[in-house]
Amino acid sequence: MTPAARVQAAIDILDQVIAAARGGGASADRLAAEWFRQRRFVGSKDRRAIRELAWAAIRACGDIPPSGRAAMLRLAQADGALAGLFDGSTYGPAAIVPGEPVAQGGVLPAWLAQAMAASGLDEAEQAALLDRAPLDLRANTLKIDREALMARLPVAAERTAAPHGLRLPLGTPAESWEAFGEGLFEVQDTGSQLACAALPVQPGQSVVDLCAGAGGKTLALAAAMENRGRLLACDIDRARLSRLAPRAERAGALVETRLLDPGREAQILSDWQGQADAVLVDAPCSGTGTWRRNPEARWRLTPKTIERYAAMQAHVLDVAAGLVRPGGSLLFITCSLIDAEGADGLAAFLATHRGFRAEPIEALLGRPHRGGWRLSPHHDGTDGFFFARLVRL
Ligand SMILES: C[S@@+](CC[C@H](N)C(=O)[O-])C[C@H]1O[C@@H](n2cnc3c(N)ncnc32)[C@H](O)[C@@H]1O
Repeated sequence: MTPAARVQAAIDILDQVIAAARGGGASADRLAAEWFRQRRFVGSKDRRAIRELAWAAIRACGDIPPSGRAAMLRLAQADGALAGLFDGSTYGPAAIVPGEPVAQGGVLPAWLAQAMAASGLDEAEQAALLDRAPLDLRANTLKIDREALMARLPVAAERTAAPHGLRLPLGTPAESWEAFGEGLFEVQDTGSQLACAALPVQPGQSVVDLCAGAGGKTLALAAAMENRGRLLACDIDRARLSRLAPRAERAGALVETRLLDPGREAQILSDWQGQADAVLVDAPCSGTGTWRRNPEARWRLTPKTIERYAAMQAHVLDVAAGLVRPGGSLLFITCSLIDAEGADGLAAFLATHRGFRAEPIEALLGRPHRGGWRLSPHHDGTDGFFFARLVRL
């Protein structure tokens, strides 16, 4: 492909991303994957270049741009070489017309910037939410330790602050390696590893991962429990939960799964009421802490969405509270940095659940935040998380 044709391809993908952001359609990642699937003639170098251009334009526009072309023109304003590719060549973008619409730049929509500032995140923190994320691994200690894993990998990896964590350059095809097929590691952000490690689990205990999804954190719990005891992974989403079993098999992790009905979780978990030594609540949230991976997500959020997630968080925390035995622990995690989806929910929980108290946390990265702990891309180089550990008295 010519460089100009790559620019037009990125504009086409951006148009789809913008339409999906307006209409609640698929994520940018999915749309791009589908776009490439339909054009198998596009080689891997072109794909990488097109994706880079499209994602750079997504990062450059704080609010939803009027069109893909307007978003790309925003980038071109600061990049003469890119502007030069608007040359009207075959498959390339039409020449720039003086006065044509250019998308507004910026980091976040104004209301989100305000919500972030009110949650204690300054401009540098907000900008870093759109950085490019590295690729982090967690050595699967059911099979191998970190040092032995480093020796098995085909490229050099750096140790991270997480006890079993390694970091690789962005774009490393780690999931195509033999060591991945053998279950020697999981791809998992360092922040996610550290948040999960804040739940004190021991081999032999009874542990519930209430919002397990496809089991990213469940597998870390299984490793911490050395596969001894009972580990139950639940979710209301059948498709996500069904992805856990093959992952657990690859990792050699022993996990039971249980599909929940929204609103009937406590009945379906009646045999676990007051029985769990530890419960993990990796609550559904807006994911503001993971924008490094899907920066267009900030165009989709509304204040109503945040309210809806906060209500879901209160609900899952309530369900989780019923499962914890006296003296047992509950870890509340969200991958959002907006207080309405973290610290406020924690305060509301403590006000209505007098039988629980928040315990101090000392993670290897991050800082205390309003009774819990915060990790952020700017401060810690991880995805953004809020987590709090509660103990049932
Ligand atoms: C942040 S995701 C979990 C990610 C997962 N723990 C991981 O590490 O990969 C939140 C999950 O909560 C689930 N969820 C939402 N409402 C729920 C409920 N009432 N009970 C249990 N799970 C729920 C969603 O389906 C979603 O999979």
